[in-house]
Amino acid sequence: MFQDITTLLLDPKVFKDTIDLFVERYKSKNISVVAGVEARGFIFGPPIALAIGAKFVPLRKPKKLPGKVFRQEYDLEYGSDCLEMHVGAVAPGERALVVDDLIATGGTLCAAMDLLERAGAEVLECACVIEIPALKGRERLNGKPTVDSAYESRKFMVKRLLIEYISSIFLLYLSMMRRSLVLC
Ligand SMILES: O=P(O)(O)OC[C@H]1O[C@H](OP(=O)(O)OP(=O)(O)O)[C@H](O)[C@@H]1O
Ligand SMILES: Nc1ncnc2[nH]cnc12
Repeated sequence: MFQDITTLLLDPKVFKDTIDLFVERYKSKNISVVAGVEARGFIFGPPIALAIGAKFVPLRKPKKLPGKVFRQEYDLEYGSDCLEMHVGAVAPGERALVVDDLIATGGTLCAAMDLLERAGAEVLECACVIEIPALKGRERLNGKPTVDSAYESRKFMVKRLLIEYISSIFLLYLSMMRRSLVLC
């Protein structure tokens, strides 16, 4: 099934919440490069880069970048494609985050990581909004963690519900204690 992120963009609160989940996770990780994959990584990458104070490096489809490039070909579910990154955009030793909208087979993210690593960068994580777990893309990433915002937001909701549940039990307990003190 084709997974589409354009409806998410129509709701500014949902779009902002999605960006904020990633910003919260990466703001203190000393990341200096956010690399976004053409095309939909260009929607989510720049706001994350601005918020965490990193530069944005576009990983583009072939023959779009004017300068000298690193080039990496990769396989997709159907067919193959290629990504390019400007030589000199990333310096050796920089800490990088890769951003895309979706991980399916993981081929695109593998190619993105290869480009950054060939430039000498250290890729900390790959961040996506959607994962298609059935295609086992994570397994292709050589142990590099992948984070998807859907999973992060589920974790966030469970944490919030737990906190609300525990505080309501505590408040109930306090009000029962007060009542029994008054009765005595
Ligand atoms: O995990 P994978 O199997 O590699 O697939 C994921 C990639 O597929 C989609 O892009 P697509 O190649 O359709 O390019 P587009 O965004 O330019 O349409 C998606 O935006 C990811 O970049
Ligand atoms: N199922 C899917 N939906 C959207 N984009 C994709 N790219 C690869 N698989 C996809």
